[in-house]
Amino acid sequence: MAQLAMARTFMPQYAKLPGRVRKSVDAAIAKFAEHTHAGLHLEKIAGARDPRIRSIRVDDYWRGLVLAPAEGDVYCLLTVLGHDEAYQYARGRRFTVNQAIGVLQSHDEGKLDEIRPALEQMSERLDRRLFEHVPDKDLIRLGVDEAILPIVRLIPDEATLQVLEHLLPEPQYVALLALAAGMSPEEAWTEVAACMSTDQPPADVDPDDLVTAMRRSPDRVVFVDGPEELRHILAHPFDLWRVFLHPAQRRIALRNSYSGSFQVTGGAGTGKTVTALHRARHLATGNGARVLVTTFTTYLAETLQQQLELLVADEGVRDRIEVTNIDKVAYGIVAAHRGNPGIAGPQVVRRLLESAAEGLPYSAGFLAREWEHVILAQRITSEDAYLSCSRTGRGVALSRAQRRLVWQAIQRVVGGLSERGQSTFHQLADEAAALAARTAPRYDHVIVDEAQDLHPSQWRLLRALVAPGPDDLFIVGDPHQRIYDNRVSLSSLDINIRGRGARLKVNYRTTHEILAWAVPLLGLAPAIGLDDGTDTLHGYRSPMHGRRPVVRSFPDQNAELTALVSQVRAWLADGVEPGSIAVTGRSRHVIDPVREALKEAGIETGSLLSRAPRVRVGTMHGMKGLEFRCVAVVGVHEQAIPTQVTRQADDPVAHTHDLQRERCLLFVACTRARDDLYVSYTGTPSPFLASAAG
Ligand SMILES: Nc1ncnc2c1ncn2[C@@H]1O[C@H](COP(=O)(O)OP(=O)(O)OP(=O)(O)O)[C@@H](O)[C@H]1O
Repeated sequence: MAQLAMARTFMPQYAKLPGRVRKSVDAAIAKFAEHTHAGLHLEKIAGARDPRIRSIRVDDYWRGLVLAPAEGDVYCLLTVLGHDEAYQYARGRRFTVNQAIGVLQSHDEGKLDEIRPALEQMSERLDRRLFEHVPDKDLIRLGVDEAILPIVRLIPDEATLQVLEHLLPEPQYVALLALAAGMSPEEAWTEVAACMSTDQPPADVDPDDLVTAMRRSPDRVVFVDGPEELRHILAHPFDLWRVFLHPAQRRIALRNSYSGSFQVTGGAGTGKTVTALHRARHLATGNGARVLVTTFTTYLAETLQQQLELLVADEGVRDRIEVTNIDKVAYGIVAAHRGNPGIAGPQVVRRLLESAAEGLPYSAGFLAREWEHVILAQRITSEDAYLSCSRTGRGVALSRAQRRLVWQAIQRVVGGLSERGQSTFHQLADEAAALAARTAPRYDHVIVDEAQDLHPSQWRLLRALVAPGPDDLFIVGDPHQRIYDNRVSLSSLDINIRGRGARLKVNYRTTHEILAWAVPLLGLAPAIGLDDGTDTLHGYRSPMHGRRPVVRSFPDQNAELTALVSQVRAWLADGVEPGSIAVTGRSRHVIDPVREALKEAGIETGSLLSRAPRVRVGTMHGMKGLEFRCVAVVGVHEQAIPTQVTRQADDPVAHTHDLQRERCLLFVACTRARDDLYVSYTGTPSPFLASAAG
C-alpha cells in the first residue's frame, strides 16, 4: 500500500485554489492515496531536472506535483500548479539530502544555473568574495553540497546572498547566513543543528535515500495516516503551524518530559504560543493529565481556545485542557470561597492613591509602585515586616520614618478598597494563591503564555495550582515585550528555571524588512529575563520578505489623519480584509480622532478585539499577542512616546524602566504587522524612531 506524505509547500498553494479546483484536488488525492499501486497514476515530466518529480492530473489545467523516490512506496505531494508553471517548476527544482544533518532539502538549480554567469561577472569585477576566508572542508562540514560550492564561492556580499535565499537549499542558506554574519564554523554549526528535529545528527547519511530524509524533516513533510488525517490536515490549509513545527519548536513542544519547570523565550512572532499549544496537546494526550493553559487577557485566552480547537481533534484530550486568563482563574477560586468578589477599576484605585498621597512628599505613582513592587510583590502584611523588608530595585531609599509614612498611606488605600468590598486583580491573585495552597493541586501541568508581564502574586497563584515536579510549569514569554512594569525573579517564588530553557529564533509572522526596522526600537539595554539572566535577540531572523516599513512626517494632525485614511483605503483596495488591518496609537487621545476620521471617510471600525469585519482601532497596550496583515502606528511624536515616564530626579530606576517599557510598547505594536507597517507622526518624531531609522 502506498504511503502518502505532504510537503509544507503544498498547503499554501492548495489554500489559494478556488473551491471547485480544491474539490478536484481532494478527489485526485483520495483516489491516488487509495490506490495500491499509486505510482501507476503518476506521469513523468519531459525535461524534469529531478526525474523523481512526477505529475498527477487534477483537471485539464491543474497539475499536482509529487516527489516519488526511486525506492519504497512513498509519494510526497509537493505543490499544485497550473500546467505551464508546473512544468517550469519541474525543470528547475532538485531534491537532495543534506549531508550534514540528513534532512530533505530542495533548491532551484535551474535559476542558479541561469544567474551563474552574472555572478561570475560581478565577482570578477568586485574582486572580493564573501566566503573566501572559509575553507571548503568547513563549508562541507556545515552541509554545503559540492554541487552548490562553486556558486557559494562566487557570492560577493551579504546582499547577494540574501537575493539567493529562495534558490538555495534552506539548511545551507542558514549555514551561509551565519558565516556571513561573522560566526565561526562552530557557531554556524549551532544554527544548522537547529534545523534538525533530533538532538544529534544521524551517523550515516545516504544521499539517495529521500524517504529517510523525509522522515527526518517533520517541519517540511508530514506522513498522512489515512483519509481521516488527510481531511484534518486539508481542512485548515492556512494554519501550517498545526502540522509543520520548526525543528526547534518541535524539540521543545514534543519532548517527552522536563524534570521541572521549563521556560521558552524568543522574539515576537517566533511561535512561542504555537509551541505552548503543541505542548498542551502533548501533555494532555494519553495519560489523562489535567492541563491549564493560561495567559494575560480574556481575549488572548479566547484566541488560544480557538487555536486549540483547530489543533486537537480528539475531544477527550481537548476536554482535559482548560484555557483561562489568569485573572479569571483567581476570580474563580476566590468566588468559590467567599462569593463573587468586587473588583476595583483603575479610576477608583487612582483616586484612593491620590488622596492617600495628599500632604506627603510622595506622588500617587510612587505609592502605587511601592505597593505593587514591594508590598504586594513580597506579600508583606504588617508594618514591621515592611520596615525591615528589602527594597532592591527601587530607586529611592526610604528611612524608617519615611517607610512608616508610606506604609500608612498604602494602608489607607487598602482600607478604602476594603470598605467598598473591592480588590485589585493583584490582590485577588494573592488571595487565590493562599486559598489554592491549602488544597490539593488542581492541575498536573500549567502552561503560561505572555509570561513576561505577570505579577509576583500571579506567579504565586500559578505555583500553588500545580505540585512541584516534572513538567509542572511550562513558561512562555519574551522579556523584550514587557509592557507592564512587572519584574519578577522566579527563583524567589519557588519556580526554578535557571538553566532550564530554550530560545526560538525564527520569526513566522513578520517580514525581514519590518523586523530589521523594528528591533533597534528596543535600544541597547539588555532585557532581564524571568530567570534573572539577560536575554538577547541574537540570531533572531525572518525568512519572509516584503515591503520596507513606511515612516511619514506631517505638519499637523489633520494632514496625518488624511494620509492615514488614504493608506487604509489603499490596503482595502488591495483586497486586504478590514479585520486584518489595525490602527494603533499610544493613548485614547491619539486613537479617538482616528476613529472619527475613518468613520467620516465611510470606513467602519471596531475595537482591536472585535471579531467583526471592520478595521480594528485601539491603543498599543491592546496590541499585545495579536497580529494583522497591515498595521498603522500613528501619533509617534515626541510628546506621545515616551509618555508616563517617572522623572529621573524622582526615581532614576523607575525612570529607566519606564523608558524601556515605552520602547517595548512601540516594538510590540510594530511587530504585530505581517506584511505592511506604516508609522506616522506630526512635528518632532519620537526619539525612539531615530534608533529605528539607524
Ligand atoms: N511552525 C510554524 N509554521 C507556520 N506558522 C507558524 C509556525 N509557528 C508560528 N507560526 C505563525 O507565526 C505567527 C506567530 O506565532 P505565535 O503567535 O505563536 O508567536 P509568538 O512568539 O507567541 O508571538 P508574540 O510573542 O509576538 O505574541 C502566527 O501567525 C503563527 O500561526
